[in-house]
Amino acid sequence: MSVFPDRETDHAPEDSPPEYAAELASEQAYVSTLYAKLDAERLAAQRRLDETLRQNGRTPQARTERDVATTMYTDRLAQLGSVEQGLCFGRLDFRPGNDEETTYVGRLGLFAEDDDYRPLLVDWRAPVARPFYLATAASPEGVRRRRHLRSLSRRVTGFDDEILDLAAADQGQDLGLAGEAALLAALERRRTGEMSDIVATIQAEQDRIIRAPLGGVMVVQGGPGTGKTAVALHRAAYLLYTHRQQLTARGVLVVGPNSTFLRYIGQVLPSLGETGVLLATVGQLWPGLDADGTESPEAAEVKGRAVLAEVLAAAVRDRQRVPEPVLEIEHEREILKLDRKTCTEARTRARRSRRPHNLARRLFVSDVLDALTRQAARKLGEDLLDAQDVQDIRAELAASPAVAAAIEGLWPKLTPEGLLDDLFADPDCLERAAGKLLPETDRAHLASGRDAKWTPADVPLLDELAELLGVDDSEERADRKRRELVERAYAEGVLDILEQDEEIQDEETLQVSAVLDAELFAERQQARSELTAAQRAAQDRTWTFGHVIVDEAQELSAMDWRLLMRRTPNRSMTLVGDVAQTGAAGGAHSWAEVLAPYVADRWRLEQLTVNYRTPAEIMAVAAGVLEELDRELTVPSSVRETGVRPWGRHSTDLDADLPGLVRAELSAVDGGTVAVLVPGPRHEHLRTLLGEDERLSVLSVDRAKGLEFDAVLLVAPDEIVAGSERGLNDLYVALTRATKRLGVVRTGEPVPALHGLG
Ligand SMILES: Nc1ncnc2c1ncn2[C@@H]1O[C@H](COP(=O)(O)OP(=O)(O)OP(=O)(O)O)[C@@H](O)[C@H]1O
Repeated sequence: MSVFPDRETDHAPEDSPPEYAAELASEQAYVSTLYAKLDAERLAAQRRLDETLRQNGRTPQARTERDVATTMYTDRLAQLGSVEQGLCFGRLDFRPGNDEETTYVGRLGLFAEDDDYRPLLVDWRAPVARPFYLATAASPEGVRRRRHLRSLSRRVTGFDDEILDLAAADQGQDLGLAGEAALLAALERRRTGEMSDIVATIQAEQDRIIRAPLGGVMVVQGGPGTGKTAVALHRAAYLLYTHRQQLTARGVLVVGPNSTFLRYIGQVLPSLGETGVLLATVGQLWPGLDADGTESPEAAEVKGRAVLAEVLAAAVRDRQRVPEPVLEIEHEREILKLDRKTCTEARTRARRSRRPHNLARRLFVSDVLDALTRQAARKLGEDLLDAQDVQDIRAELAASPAVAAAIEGLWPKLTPEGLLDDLFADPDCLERAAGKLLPETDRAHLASGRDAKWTPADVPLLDELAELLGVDDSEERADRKRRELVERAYAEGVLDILEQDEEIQDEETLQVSAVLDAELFAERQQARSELTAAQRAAQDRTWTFGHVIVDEAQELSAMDWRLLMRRTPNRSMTLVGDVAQTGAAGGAHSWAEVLAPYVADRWRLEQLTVNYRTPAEIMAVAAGVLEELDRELTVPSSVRETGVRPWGRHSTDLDADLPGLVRAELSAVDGGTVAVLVPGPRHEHLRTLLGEDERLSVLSVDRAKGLEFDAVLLVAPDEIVAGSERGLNDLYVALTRATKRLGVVRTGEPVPALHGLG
């Protein structure tokens, strides 16, 4: 409810009540002091940064301190820079008798240091800002008036008030919106192709999710346009603010469905002053790889099945072999024999260790060498040899290329990439691993149509194999320790201790490190401390995050979930999605099904019910499709009506008609964005026909997931429906991408669910 007329002008118009102009001037004066304070903070941070950079850091410890301070001040400057637009967007006036009086809410906290740190501006994430989002006339939380400030650069251009009293509560609002005028103004804005933050107009149902406790698994189910992505990103910012220490160390991971989507949401967190979050697709979670190869949906679906974990385990076991029946090895002009029984025993012992393949290998190798040593000793005459002789023989055998080759044939060192390549490229290998687990047609999908690049569906398989194989880095670690020890000992002037013993054992390393000079240690840590947790996480496959947020979570396959759960052993997760929009053949039908293997029923469900994107006229069309999909599901209620009816037409010559239709839509949205959403097989051709620029995108539906445009032109809906098992879901997604206008261009048979539109 607005007590003053809505104003978009820079100055209070002539006919505005004089008290409005006076209030506006008073708000401007206050906001100007906030900007002055912001400028002062920036100057101070810049000065501190300059000073820090001037220090030359004579000792390693001083250098480390300098680098930490540099990072801190650089981050602070970035944060202060990011809040320039819309620094202060709200004001709360409390009823008499409340502890709080007037509170200004904005993008970060500012305090008057010389006045006992009195808050001048409260960060939107602070508990005291909560009533700004939650208070309603029926439940005012002590708030008398909520004011939304509108601004352009540093100028306050207008404001809207809500008086939270019972008279207003009686009027009631169906959707329970807070700050309706500000919200509608935000929603009417033209889309730019990049998502913006919603910090000034977060709604109560969204706020409850954003501020939910950190621990446990929370699923946020909501229809299209209900703000799931916005909520997920604001939650990341809120959690980092509230649990800064805990989360800065482990980092927060935000997973999105594809790189187009990540580009679309990429600016939201920096605009909230947060840069320490890793945004990635599942395909980017294998360090050093951006798996963007393509493959058939059938192949991707088979790769995503949970049974693939068993196939991969079988593929690893298949490489742990025994001779049939005997393997002969020539050593020093003697023939040594490895028989099936010896090797089977060695293999059983190694497998029973339950270590990953490359680590269990050491046990296998050791047993085989023991057996060969016994044989060689027998041939030389056991009675003539002492313990040292036997040890020498074992060392010779261990160094023999023929023995190494024999062992490599029985229990090879394996890499995830090598093994997965073999599995897909060699039908026999695949048959041995998957013969009992996958029917032949599915095996054929795995083996077929793969270009040279890894695909997103390969990454969870590589990750699974990395777990099964492990990395035997014992030699590297021993080497590293040896180097460290030499360095440390040198620094301590105790090099002579080491010269007595070439075989440096772990225990000794520890003893020497106990007397280690802290500075030397700090120097070693220096390279690591300069990276944020997110940057370190991106380079480390085994990194575990403090919190993981998954957007469009309904698209993930069972194998994707296995990977993500390994990255979140504490199960602190926010999963947002909509099972009605699932397009991937291996995606989710129900959240319970997805989560049961990991947390049983220990997860909580939150729902979002209001659609902020798509106007009611377009949602009425989408509702027809949803009804056909699942009668139990209901479309979220739209916040807006536009008065613009969606249109449909039949084209018999698409190439001739489409460019004109696109031009008309571009001009109708007057500087806004238009998407032409097309069936996958037509994408290449239509993209070339229409061209693309900042305002026009030509996309298949899977690439449009999560995005929005002012106008959407949907081409050949019948082909989209027929295109996959989840074709109706794809149609539902396509229809709900528009913020203003929808047109449907039919080329074939009408789709009944569109009720005459296409
Ligand atoms: N409280 C809000 N204030 C202003 N804009 C909002 C608010 N909530 C959502 N929006 C806007 O509504 C649009 C849809 O939001 P978002 O993309 O997060 O929805 P979604 O639920 O993820 O949709 P989908 O499932 O279709 O991908 C965005 O433009 C977002 O900025």
